[in-house]
Amino acid sequence: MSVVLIVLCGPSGSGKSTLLKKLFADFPEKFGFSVSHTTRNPRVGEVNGKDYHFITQKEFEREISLNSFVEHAEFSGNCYGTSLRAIQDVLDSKKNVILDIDMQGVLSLKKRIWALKPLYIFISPPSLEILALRLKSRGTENDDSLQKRLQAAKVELEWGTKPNAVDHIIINDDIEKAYNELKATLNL
Ligand SMILES: Nc1ncnc2c1ncn2[C@@H]1O[C@H](COP(=O)(O)OP(=O)(O)OP(=O)(O)O)[C@@H](O)[C@H]1O
Repeated sequence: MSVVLIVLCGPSGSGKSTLLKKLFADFPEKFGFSVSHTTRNPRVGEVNGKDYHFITQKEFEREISLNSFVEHAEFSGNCYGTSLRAIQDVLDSKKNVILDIDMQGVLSLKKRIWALKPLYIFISPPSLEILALRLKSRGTENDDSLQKRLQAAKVELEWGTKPNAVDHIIINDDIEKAYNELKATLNL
């Protein structure tokens, strides 16, 4: 594979992190994860600097003013951003960079003049009903954030399935099947 920047997008709960964990476990030498900044609170088990750079709203605003982010977005009341530095760190380690971002992030990224032409892969749930079940059983959402994510998911699904929105769509019905499709897309 010759791609250096891979963008995994798709609704919250569609399975992006699950697929990425498998990919990083199987090909640690090939891929590096660009660690995003966020103002949301860490979930149990999440490590600062590894899963996210957890920062305050004030620090986040400062990074925006310094033009540090290639994309940033607000989601469910929290801010998320991808810094150029985080991408460069992975490239410096001679690995392909993978970004896990939402639709707003993809739209911002596409607006930037971007030397590394990204490969965009959309991870879709089999249905909104199954997405709701998965998000509920993940146990990370309260009623309010679940509803917000499902509302956003509808919009994301409409966008992601439009012609030319992304390069590949993978429907995450069975996780092993979806993972095999992801590997095939990346010529692995
Ligand atoms: N094919 C699948 N079958 C059943 N459950 C799945 C499948 N793929 C993922 N899941 C489960 O669905 C939940 C959501 O997956 P995951 O956290 O990977 O989504 P995500 O797209 O990374 O979400 P977010 O954007 O909110 O981080 C997890 O609990 C995961 O274990």
